[in-house]
Amino acid sequence: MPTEARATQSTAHPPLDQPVISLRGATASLGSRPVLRGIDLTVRRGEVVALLGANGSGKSTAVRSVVGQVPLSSGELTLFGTDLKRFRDWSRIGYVPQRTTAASGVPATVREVVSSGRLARTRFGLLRKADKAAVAAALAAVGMDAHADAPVSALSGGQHQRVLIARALAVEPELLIMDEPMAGVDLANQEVLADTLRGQVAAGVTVLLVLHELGPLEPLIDRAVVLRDGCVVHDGPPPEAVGQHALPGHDHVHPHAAHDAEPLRTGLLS
Ligand SMILES: Nc1ncnc2c1ncn2[C@@H]1O[C@H](COP(=O)(O)OP(=O)(O)OP(=O)(O)O)[C@@H](O)[C@H]1O
Repeated sequence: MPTEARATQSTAHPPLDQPVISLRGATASLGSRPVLRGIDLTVRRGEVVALLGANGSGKSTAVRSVVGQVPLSSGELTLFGTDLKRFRDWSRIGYVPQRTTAASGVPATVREVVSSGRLARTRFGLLRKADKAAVAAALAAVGMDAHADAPVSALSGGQHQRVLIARALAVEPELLIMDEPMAGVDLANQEVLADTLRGQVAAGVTVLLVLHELGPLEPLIDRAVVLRDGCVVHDGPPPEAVGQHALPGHDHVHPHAAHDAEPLRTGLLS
């Protein structure tokens, strides 16, 4: 890497109060449809932020723009203090896309898919001892170590999801971005993943999650950003409601409303 380029990366150890993600006035369109309509999103070091909102509100598009997969039409994005255009340090970020299949027609094993997450950390794609240990730890963290040599094509949907999470963990990222990580994962494994995430957070990892319901992750969430129709309508404490009440689209009826009073509907998540 030329010295000049390295100098741009000298923000590798920015001040602790510098946001890990800073999105300012972001707009983005998919086809001709404006999907992000001027959103601000800040995630600070060590924070766990949940991005909530109804179907189609722009959550996935927002995280896909953060990882450079959807170009912004306007606005600013910095990662670890570096403008996206100059950001090259992708090995600091683990990304779990919205539920996709890890099987691509290539007969890869679970271990191979998880190892692919580690490639950004290797020289010439060669896995050393530390890389193999990170892959093994990631497989164990999602409870898929017993399936390491299974072809991914033989997995259930929830197991696929856990493999994709392991692939992101194998990076040993400073920032984990996960788009609906619990989708299709049964309750027992959601608890396993919540424990894994708790360990990551305790180790100082910063987390941005797209969620439909807070579920077992609720105690971990520091802040919720709620999108509606491509705009931020709430940025603050996560909604306290649980279960059905945490579902996007649920109009929260205030529990203390008098019987004859009109229910107070925050509509926070609709
Ligand atoms: N390739 C595309 N071309 C045009 N519009 C798209 C495309 N992909 C998504 N959209 C639209 O953009 C809007 C935002 O989609 P996005 O996936 O970001 O929403 P979301 O909040 O993540 O929704 P969900 O909760 O259903 O995953 C939706 O109305 C969707 O129909």
